[in-house]
Order: sequence, then structure tokens, then C-alpha cells
Amino acid sequence: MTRMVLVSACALVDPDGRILLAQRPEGKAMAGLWEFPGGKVEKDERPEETLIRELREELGITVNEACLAPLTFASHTYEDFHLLMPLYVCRRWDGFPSGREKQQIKWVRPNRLRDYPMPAADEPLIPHLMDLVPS
Ligand SMILES: Nc1nc2c([nH]c(=O)n2[C@H]2C[C@H](O)[C@@H](COP(=O)(O)OP(=O)(O)OP(=O)(O)O)O2)c(=O)[nH]1
Repeated sequence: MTRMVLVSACALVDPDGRILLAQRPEGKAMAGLWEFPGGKVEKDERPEETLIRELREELGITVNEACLAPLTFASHTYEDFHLLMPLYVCRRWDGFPSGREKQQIKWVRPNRLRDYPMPAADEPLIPHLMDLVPS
């Protein structure tokens, strides 16, 4: 099997039931696609710690670990690696999310997620988010 990559991702849900998507910047793999904030789990890191770190770096918000609830996961084979990606949900954070790494961000209703091209691994996650936040 190809190498396994563990990535931690988060659906931030606002009080209107919208979910934050971030656009992968130019120059990165899968540039232009819309994804859930997060990133690779580093050595000696728990997935929750990864998210707290990434949400601060990417969006400038502070999240308490107790506010991260596991929702589901993606398991998807890309050409050069297999992605295993736990998806957490978070409805409480401190600060105002903004694209700190020049990435575009958008708040999107679950029933509009399909309007935004996403990495292939993310597509099976959409029905879970539609169940979580009825429109
Ligand atoms: N954060 C995030 N990554 C995702 C999603 N769906 C998906 O396939 N991925 C993939 C894209 C990347 O291959 C990997 C996340 O890696 P990353 O964003 O931390 O790292 P990167 O590609 O910038 O690579 P690097 O420069 O850090 O090595 O997971 C998603 O919804 N959110």
C-alpha cells in the first residue's frame, strides 16, 4: 500500500448553521479546491492538538479542546498516498476567523457545499454535514 497520511480537519459551524471552507492557495497540491481547515498531524502530536495549532495559524482563532467533537472521517486513496482524515465539529471559538495565510474563506450552508469544488476525499463527508445542520 502507499504511505498513509494522517490529516486532522474541522468543520467550524457558525450560529446560522454555516460551515467554514478555505481555499487551498496557489502553489500547493490541489490548489483552488475548497477544504476544511486543518493539516497534517505532526510527530508527537494528537489530532486535537494539530487542529488547535492549525486553526490558530490558518484562521487566527483560539479553540478549546473540549469544543472539538468528532463527527466522522475520510479514508481516501490518492495517487501517491492514502489520506486518513478525522473530521471534527466546532461551534465555539475565540476570535474572528480570517484567512491568515492569504487563503480565501467562505461560510457555506451544508446544502450549498456541492457548489464548491473540494478534494475527492471530502465528498463523502458532505451528507454527514447536511445531517448535522439541517437546512
Ligand atoms: N486541511 C485539509 N486537507 C485536506 C482536506 N481534504 C484533503 O484531501 N486534504 C488533503 C490535502 C493535503 O494533501 C493534506 C493536508 O495537508 P496540508 O494542507 O497540511 O499540507 P500541504 O498539502 O500544504 O503540504 P505541506 O506543504 O504541508 O507538506 O490533506 C481537507 O478538507 N482539509
